[in-house]
Amino acid sequence: MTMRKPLVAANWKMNGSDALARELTAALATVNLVNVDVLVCPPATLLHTLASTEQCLLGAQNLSQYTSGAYTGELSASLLTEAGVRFVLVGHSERRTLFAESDLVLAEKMQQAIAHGLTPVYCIGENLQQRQQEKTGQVLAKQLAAVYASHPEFIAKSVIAYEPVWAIGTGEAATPEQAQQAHAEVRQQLAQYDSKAAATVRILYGGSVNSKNATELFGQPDIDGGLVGGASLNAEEFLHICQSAKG
Ligand SMILES: O=C[C@H](O)COP(=O)(O)O
Repeated sequence: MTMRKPLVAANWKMNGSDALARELTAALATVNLVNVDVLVCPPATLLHTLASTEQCLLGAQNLSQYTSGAYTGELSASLLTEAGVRFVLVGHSERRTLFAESDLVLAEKMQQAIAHGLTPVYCIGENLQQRQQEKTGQVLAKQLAAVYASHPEFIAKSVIAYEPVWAIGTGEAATPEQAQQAHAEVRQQLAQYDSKAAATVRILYGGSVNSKNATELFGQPDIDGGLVGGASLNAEEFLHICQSAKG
């Protein structure tokens, strides 16, 4: 039996404030979350507010594929590390679609993250059309292969987030059965590259997670926590979701 410590991650996207960062750390300090890792990924300008807190781990929402240099507006892995960041989202569907990040660029970002000791949270997931055409397995396999086929050693250093695009921000989460099926598929795909790492890597579910559906989702055998968007912007709500993952 493989023990995987649950991880609940907040992705604030381009939302939040200094006040929310303070409110959240104060709320987290009121509970004892020893059996769950809590990660907060605020906008880059708020990283410093959360950098010194012991209440949560700190993550960035994006990083550059380049090491350093004339890349106006970009943040490198080493700049993030120096700011206290330990995790970084890579390949969120909003980055893939709205900012045209290709599999190739994402593979470079994964390399940058790992080379600088950041834990990437590699986000994958199918859109509605792909699900309706029963291509979910194929899509996940392709997104995983883009990174792990050439670097199986990255699996043990990653967290994976399965986020069906149709469930993001829609209020319509995947059912626990749908999510479990996809997570099992992801683990099976990863086992092709490294079976030991596939058994221990944490796979988070993301897409309309809230305090009402979290317990059942996180109770599935291959779901090791969540990547929470909208519901993480309310400190109380996010706290409840973290508590749902205590196991
Ligand atoms: O990264 C978080 C996801 O995109 C989920 O967002 P959501 O919880 O608002 O659906």
